[in-house]
Amino acid sequence: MNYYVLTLFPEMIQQAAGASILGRAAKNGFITVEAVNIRDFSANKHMRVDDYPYGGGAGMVMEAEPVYRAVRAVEEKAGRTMRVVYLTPQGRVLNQTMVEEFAREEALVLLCGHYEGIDERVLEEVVTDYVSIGDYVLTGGELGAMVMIDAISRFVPGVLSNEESSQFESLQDNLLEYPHYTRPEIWHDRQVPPVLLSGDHKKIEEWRHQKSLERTKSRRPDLFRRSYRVSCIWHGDERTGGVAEL
Ligand SMILES: Nc1nonc1C(=O)NC1CCNCC1
Repeated sequence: MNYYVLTLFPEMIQQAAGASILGRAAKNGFITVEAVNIRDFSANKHMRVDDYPYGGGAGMVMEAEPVYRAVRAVEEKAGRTMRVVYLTPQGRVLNQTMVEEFAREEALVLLCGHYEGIDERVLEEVVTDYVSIGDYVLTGGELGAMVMIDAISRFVPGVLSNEESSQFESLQDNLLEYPHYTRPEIWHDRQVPPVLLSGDHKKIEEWRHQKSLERTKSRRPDLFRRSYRVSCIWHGDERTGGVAEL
């Protein structure tokens, strides 16, 4: 998977993408992350890429031309057009289903805005997907881009080790992950649940599934209802819903 991140702060992307699992994946060639500085495509000698908004109001707006030139330059370098994802609160809120869909692409352009936003006219011309990482306002789209790169890269073969990829896929079947424990058996007078010490893998699996259900119902009732609804629809009968009654 090749990522082209259009940003005013390439160092943010380079540092985050060069560390930890993503850094290892890039070093091993499983992913590439190229931070492209939109300022390099500025149309003026002062390298300015923003201007005052028509209609007045606070803040500045990123100009259309530098963004347009940056997208076209990336497409020319890649030798192909790609989906262009604009990170913005006005986008669809990212979820695991969307992550898995994006993971099927070979390459993605991630456009990071700053200030009040980007001139609408270039968005209309180049953006294919509007994505938000949550209903809050950030100072820039870079962290959104890194969230996408991180979540998508988990699906790229070779990025996760066997241990890492064997992780319970949180949000699998719309359920949250079960609680985890490791040594010591007793910590602050808190005992590891005995079933986990039993060696009975069937009971351990049942206990973990039940904990996932309980945790989802208490912490994310919205997901729980979705999971229950899907199960009922699948069974076609409210009484035989596939999710255990708690
Ligand atoms: N939430 C968000 N998900 O993706 N991007 C988000 C965001 O808040 N972007 C900022 C919006 C204000 N201008 C600077 C960028």
